[in-house]
Amino acid sequence: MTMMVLEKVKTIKTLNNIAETGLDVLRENYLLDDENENPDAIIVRSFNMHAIEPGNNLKAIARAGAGVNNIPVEQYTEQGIVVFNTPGANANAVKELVLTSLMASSRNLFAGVAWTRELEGQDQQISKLVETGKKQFVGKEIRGKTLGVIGLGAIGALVANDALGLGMDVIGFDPFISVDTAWNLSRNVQRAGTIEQLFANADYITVHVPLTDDTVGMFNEKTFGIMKPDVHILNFSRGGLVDEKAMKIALESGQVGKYITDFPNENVLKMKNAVSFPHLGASTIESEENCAKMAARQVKEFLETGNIQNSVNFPNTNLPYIGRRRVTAFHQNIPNMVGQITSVISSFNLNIADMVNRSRGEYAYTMVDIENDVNDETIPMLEEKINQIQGIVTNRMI
Ligand SMILES: NC(=O)c1ccc[n+]([C@@H]2O[C@H](COP(=O)([O-])OP(=O)(O)OC[C@H]3O[C@@H](n4cnc5c(N)ncnc54)[C@H](O)[C@@H]3O)[C@@H](O)[C@H]2O)c1
Ligand SMILES: O=C(O)[C@H](O)COP(=O)(O)O
Repeated sequence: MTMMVLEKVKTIKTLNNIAETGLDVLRENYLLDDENENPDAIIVRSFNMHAIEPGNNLKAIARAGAGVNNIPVEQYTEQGIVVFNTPGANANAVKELVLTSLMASSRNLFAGVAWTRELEGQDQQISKLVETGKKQFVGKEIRGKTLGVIGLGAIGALVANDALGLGMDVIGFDPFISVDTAWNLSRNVQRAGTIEQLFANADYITVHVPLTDDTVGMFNEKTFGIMKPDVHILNFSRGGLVDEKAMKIALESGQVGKYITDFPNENVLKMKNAVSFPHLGASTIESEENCAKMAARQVKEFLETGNIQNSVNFPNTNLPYIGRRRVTAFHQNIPNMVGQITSVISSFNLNIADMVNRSRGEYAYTMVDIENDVNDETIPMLEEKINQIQGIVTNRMI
């Protein structure tokens, strides 16, 4: 990456606790100020950004993690604000907790631990009570059982591969699997042609998909009806994937044997045979550092060069910096935008050294490197002229 000269110190705000090793990436060149009402960039974890007004100076948001349902991505896209996430950076942490929970739930450990705690104060009797009481907690081994993995992305693929190593049969479902993940997935993971096929065959089901309009409530009365009785369901993705009323009934009837979730709420806490964690999937030292570093590096790269990597709303765009100045423009994905941008640049008698244009859906991103020096008076005029082009969302000169 080419380091650019920064005109004025940019401000970065964090909305959650972000690991220091990540913030260290930014400390030297940026002002880290969590009280700032108008930051250039925000780094966030699960803070709900739907309810806040982040200021009109905002250029980038980095989600130090995977899920972006806490961010109004569509709104920011319309404003030309890049939203990044950190794909895979916390996947191992989640995988380890999923496998821990899978075994713990199969062996009734959560209930067993709670019961044992209640023996406190019975002193001499405890060992006798343990030996008579343990029959309530007889579990099942996972070896030889079938694990259904819904969503074979960064987390799902790790879970699927390692579950095979624990002697399980694994059946996976992901109609949008990426080429990279497909390469990393063991050939012994069976492919479910339909989600119903997975539901019908799994003894344990773990779900690793984003919460979207398509996935909301995917666990519901109808889908519970297809599953094997006593199925254990692990949800380390998002609470909204589960229809809670239906889950309550399925747990009471024994159709679902256990529900392990990282997303408790009042309803879930009252459910029989539900075990809740306080959203601990990504909470390891390693994962927090990985996510923070990746998020910080992506923001830094974008602010300094305009290059985009791992954005959820704009295309990955990389142009090695070879000019003296760079025009970066977000615009609608319509004909002749590049022609109009370069015409404006030429009208200032500036020569183009290199350029790139990438599109994603309705929007596109163009970067143009300028061979000449551009003086300080010209920069705002050039930005203003580009802004006047119909279809431009926002532009910035670096
Ligand atoms: N509990 C936690 O702390 C924690 C940590 C990280 C991620 N998460 C959650 O887990 C989700 C997955 O994380 P990831 O890193 O594996 O993301 P990812 O993007 O790498 O993988 C998601 C996968 O889901 C697949 N998918 C999308 N819609 C699907 C559908 N309808 N049916 C089947 N597959 C579908 C995609 O093709 C992709 O392969 C995140 O979106 C987030 O909500 C939770
Ligand atoms: O989507 C994610 O990455 C997880 O839910 C982790 O969220 P957290 O960063 O708030 O722990």
